Amino acid sequence: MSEPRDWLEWDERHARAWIDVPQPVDDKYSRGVLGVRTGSRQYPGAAVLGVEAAARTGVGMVRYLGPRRASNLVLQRRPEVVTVPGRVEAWLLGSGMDAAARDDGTATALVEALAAGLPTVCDAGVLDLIAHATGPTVVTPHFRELAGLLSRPGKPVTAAQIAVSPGEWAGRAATELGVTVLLKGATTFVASPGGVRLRVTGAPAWLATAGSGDVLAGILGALLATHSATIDTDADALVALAATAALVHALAAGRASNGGPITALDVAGAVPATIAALLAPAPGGRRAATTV
Ligand SMILES: NC(=O)C1=CN([C@@H]2O[C@H](COP(=O)(O)OP(=O)(O)OC[C@H]3O[C@@H](n4cnc5c(N)ncnc54)[C@H](O)[C@@H]3O)[C@@H](O)[C@H]2O)[C@@H](O)CC1
Ligand SMILES: Nc1ncnc2c1ncn2[C@@H]1O[C@H](COP(=O)(O)OP(=O)(O)O)[C@@H](O)[C@H]1O
Repeated sequence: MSEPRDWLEWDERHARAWIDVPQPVDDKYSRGVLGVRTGSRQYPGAAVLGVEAAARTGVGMVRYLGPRRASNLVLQRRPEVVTVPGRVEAWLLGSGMDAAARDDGTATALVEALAAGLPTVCDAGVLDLIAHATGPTVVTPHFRELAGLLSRPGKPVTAAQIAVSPGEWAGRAATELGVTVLLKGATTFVASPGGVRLRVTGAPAWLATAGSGDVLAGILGALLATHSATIDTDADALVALAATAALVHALAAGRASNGGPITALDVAGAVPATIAALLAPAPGGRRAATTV
């Protein structure tokens, strides 16, 4: 795999500025509401994982709108979650959905969310609909999904090609698709259409386990919901938040693993302590550094 040299390594010093710390004047609505349309009959667990990760990342409210079984499982795990429609500041869409198995009602609801003009995370089963997105959008494909996104009739792109130079392909995708691209892998590459190039390394390979991408999407959703006003005014906020989500995910995986195997839910569970460590002032007034 070729490693581009012009990618900025995103670390704790960069990321800590992108965690919103609640203030005494805040209430749940001022902190931000994340709307979530994820999960399906086939993959209800992905809804639980994304919601759990968003809640653990810190957000005013999670509003989950999905199929009944997934909704019941989400509520069983997180009774804090609201399952009625209403105002949201950002959307998390697509984890645990299969575009080929999507019903018309779900497709309509996804397109409506994409067209709302809000900061949006597009994962897995909504990637085929990103042409409908009107707000600041981050797509979170792995290699096979990016290959699908970039393939055109007569011009296929393969995951094997992307694996050779993932950074280059992430950058190309951001330019071609006009959205911020977070390309998952052992190194995560984050590229904006404006040319910002960030990468996150150091995640333990134990993170290669089912559902860990759903957790990443939840972390990112919470960061977008708590920064919707900043995203409106700062053109580079979206790419910085995406890299921050990848770093929090990698650090939480390292913390949960401590050298051993992890489950996706373990990673979500380690997020609060990871964020606390990111924010903690070190003796002498400097912030403590955390390591993966
Ligand atoms: N607990 C859950 O509900 C989980 C749901 N997930 C969801 O599952 C959906 C599909 O995600 P994927 O990342 O698997 O999609 P991929 O596009 O990588 O794979 C699609 C399908 O191709 C097959 N496949 C691909 N590579 C394979 C390999 N090397 N060996 C064997 N079979 C292979 C599998 O049948 C898979 O279901 C997404 O919506 C995702 O969010 C996953 O995140 C896993 C956990
Ligand atoms: N070898 C690896 N080392 C470190 N992290 C990895 C490795 N392989 C995958 N990951 C990370 O694990 C996550 C997997 O996400 P994804 O492929 O969407 O899985 P899922 O669909 O099962 O949730 C991504 O965040 C990716 O960056």
